Amino acid sequence: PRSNRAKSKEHKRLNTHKLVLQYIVPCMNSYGLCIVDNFLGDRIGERVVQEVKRIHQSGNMQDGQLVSQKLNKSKAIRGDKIAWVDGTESGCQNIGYLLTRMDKLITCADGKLDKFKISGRHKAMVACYPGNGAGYVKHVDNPNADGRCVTCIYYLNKNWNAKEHGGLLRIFPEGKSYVADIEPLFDRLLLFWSDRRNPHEVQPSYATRYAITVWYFDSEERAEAKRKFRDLTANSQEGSSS
Ligand SMILES: O=C(O)CCC(=O)Nc1cc2ccccc2cn1
Ligand SMILES: [Mn+2]
Repeated sequence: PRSNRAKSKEHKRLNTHKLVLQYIVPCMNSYGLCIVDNFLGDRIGERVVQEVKRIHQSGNMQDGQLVSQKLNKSKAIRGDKIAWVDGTESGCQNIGYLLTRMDKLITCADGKLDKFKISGRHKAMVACYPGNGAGYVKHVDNPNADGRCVTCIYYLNKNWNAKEHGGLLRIFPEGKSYVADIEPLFDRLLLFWSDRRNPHEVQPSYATRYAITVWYFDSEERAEAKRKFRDLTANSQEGSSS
């Protein structure tokens, strides 16, 4: 007879299959974005939060980009601080587990997400908005076919209240009459197409706001982007040598 552990592993695998095929794939193909709540569960979600807070407190996050400079230089407001993590670093094993769970979802959905063939991903980008009113201006993650096709964000903020803390992610789905206002709630996973279909912004945040973002590559678009980049750098070298 199979052990309970084996059964629960099988049970989890079937759940992932069901979640992907009956919810994530149809949702992504209809709306271009999809929210999965309670992705890891409270226990492991909490451990991921602790690891991210330790990264933040250890000063291992790059200073956020300048978002506004008052007249006297000292009042520069900085936006999100980021750190790149691949999940194998010491003290990041729960972030590592999150990344394997995200990879399992994407692998299971592969071939059914729009016309993409997923060939890999970036390292994870751990981001922290310091809560000083900074947000992130409206933008498209991949406006010029750099290969990124799906943006996957895991939020880590317990008791987040957008009325008080702001920090909503507002997505403006291209050609749609509605916007999607997404609260960065603890243990929430968000997926959306990285291209021009999903311009988005982070509204000013008035409490510390953590998120982990991963971008998945479409193999063809990525290969094409690399070829273009190679030609570009080759031409520029040619230019300089001639
Ligand atoms: O935290 C969220 O809800 C999303 C924030 C967000 O869009 N972050 C972001 C951060 C980026 C950093 C570098 C280059 C491109 C980037 C695109 N998007
Ligand atoms: Mn973005």
